[in-house]
Amino acid sequence: EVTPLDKLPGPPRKPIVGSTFEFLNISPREMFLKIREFTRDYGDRYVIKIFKRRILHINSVKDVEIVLSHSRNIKKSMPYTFLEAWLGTGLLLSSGAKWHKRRKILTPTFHFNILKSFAVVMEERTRGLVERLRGAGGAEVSLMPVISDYTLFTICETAMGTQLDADKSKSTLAYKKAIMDIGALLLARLTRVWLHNDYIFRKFPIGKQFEKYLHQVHSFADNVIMERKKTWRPGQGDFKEDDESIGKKKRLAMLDLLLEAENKGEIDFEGIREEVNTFMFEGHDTTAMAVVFGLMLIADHQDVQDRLYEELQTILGDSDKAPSMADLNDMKFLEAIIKETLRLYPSVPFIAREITEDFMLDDIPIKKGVEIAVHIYDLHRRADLFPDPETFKPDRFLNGDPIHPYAFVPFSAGPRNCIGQRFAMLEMKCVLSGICRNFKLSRTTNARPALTADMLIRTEEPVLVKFIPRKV
Ligand code: HEM
Repeated sequence: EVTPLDKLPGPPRKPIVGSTFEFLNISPREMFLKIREFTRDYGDRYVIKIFKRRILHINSVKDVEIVLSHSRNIKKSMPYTFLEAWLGTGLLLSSGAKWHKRRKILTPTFHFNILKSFAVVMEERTRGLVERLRGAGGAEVSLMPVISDYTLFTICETAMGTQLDADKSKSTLAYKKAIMDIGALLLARLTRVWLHNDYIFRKFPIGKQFEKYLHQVHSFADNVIMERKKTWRPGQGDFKEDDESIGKKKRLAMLDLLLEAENKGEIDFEGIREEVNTFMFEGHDTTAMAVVFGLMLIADHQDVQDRLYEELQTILGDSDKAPSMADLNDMKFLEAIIKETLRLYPSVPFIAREITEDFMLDDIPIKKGVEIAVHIYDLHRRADLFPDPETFKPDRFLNGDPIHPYAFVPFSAGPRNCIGQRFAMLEMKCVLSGICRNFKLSRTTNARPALTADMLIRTEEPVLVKFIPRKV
């Protein structure tokens, strides 16, 4: 049966196999480039058929709004299921009633006062990072390993109350390594169609390796949860607006709030474990990529760097004081830099849904079972939304909002938007302000790096930046 979707353009579709062979054995970089070509050649909507799967790809603001704002089509599509062995059906992967319930329990975790206590952790870690960069003595630093340490330590301390960097025990180091390696294995699997089947995957060495890392990650998280539970007392995860001790004497972790929810019968141990693992995953790599691209762009644009330094001087002076929440809120130019970074390099370049309820995409009926890929990367680089789209211009975000509420969606939008976006903005502001008030950044090459993507956007080559201390 020919459906309206079959009339849409797309790479040649053969009987039965569809376009499957276009994608066999191609590298992630080739895949990334192919999608950009398709967008250029086929426009706002195109369909890729992989055997029976019909995947509609969209990048126009009108379509993106309809899909992301739909209140019931919130199910994630096939590639996400590879994450399930690690994350369970925590907030990122769940759907239906379970998702609604969890979202309700977890939303208060990002209340202003809780973020305030997390900011203390972020500030402390930023100081450590600044010292580490100072240690490089002005030589080039490869950003990703250093920055992902920072974001991993921060999420570990805020989500679980555990200090990864202070603790050099074997299990801690193994945990850090396992988290990093799982990401690489997931990508390897995503690009090898024959490993998509769970049974086959487990038979291959890569599958066995994956199991081993999973075991390490899960048992580490389980231990932390058990330990915290031993000393936990009811009320520990309660919050009061005027509690001055928060963040000082009282170190709060997301885990305390989850244990509070368990005490009220809202979530069980398995649920806590799913959410801890989900936040460890979603909460570090995404932010690390954004900080890496942010530092790269700041180093490449001297004029922007000068204006940022001036803003930081105006707000913080020559002092060494930690910025308050109000100070961070005043950093409007830094905020514009971060947004413009996320426009050009959205950490999550695309998201995908499986349609569970028929709906109209404007003029086209979309049936249950169709998958839709929303290309945030291509949306953000449309000239009709962002004139001169390839150019880094933070000023776009200083003069009011983008022309359409769905034109800029690095954190997605609608019911399944990023629950951690305020956490992420806070962390990015802490770390970028901390670095830029202490160092002058420069690069030897200012070419834009070749991009690629797994679940997140990446660079082919390491991003190298020099950090010259502003004062000794
Ligand atoms: C720059 C940093 C970040 C970016 C660009 C980002 C982006 C996104 C996007 C695009 C989604 C939607 C995914 C989808 O529909 O499949 C999402 C969901 C999510 N994010 Fe983030 N994120 C960031 C940081 C964080 C942080 C720091 C946390 C946790 C502390 C976090 C936790 C989550 C969770 C739990 C979800 C699933 C929410 C739900 O489905 O209800 N993210 N994020």
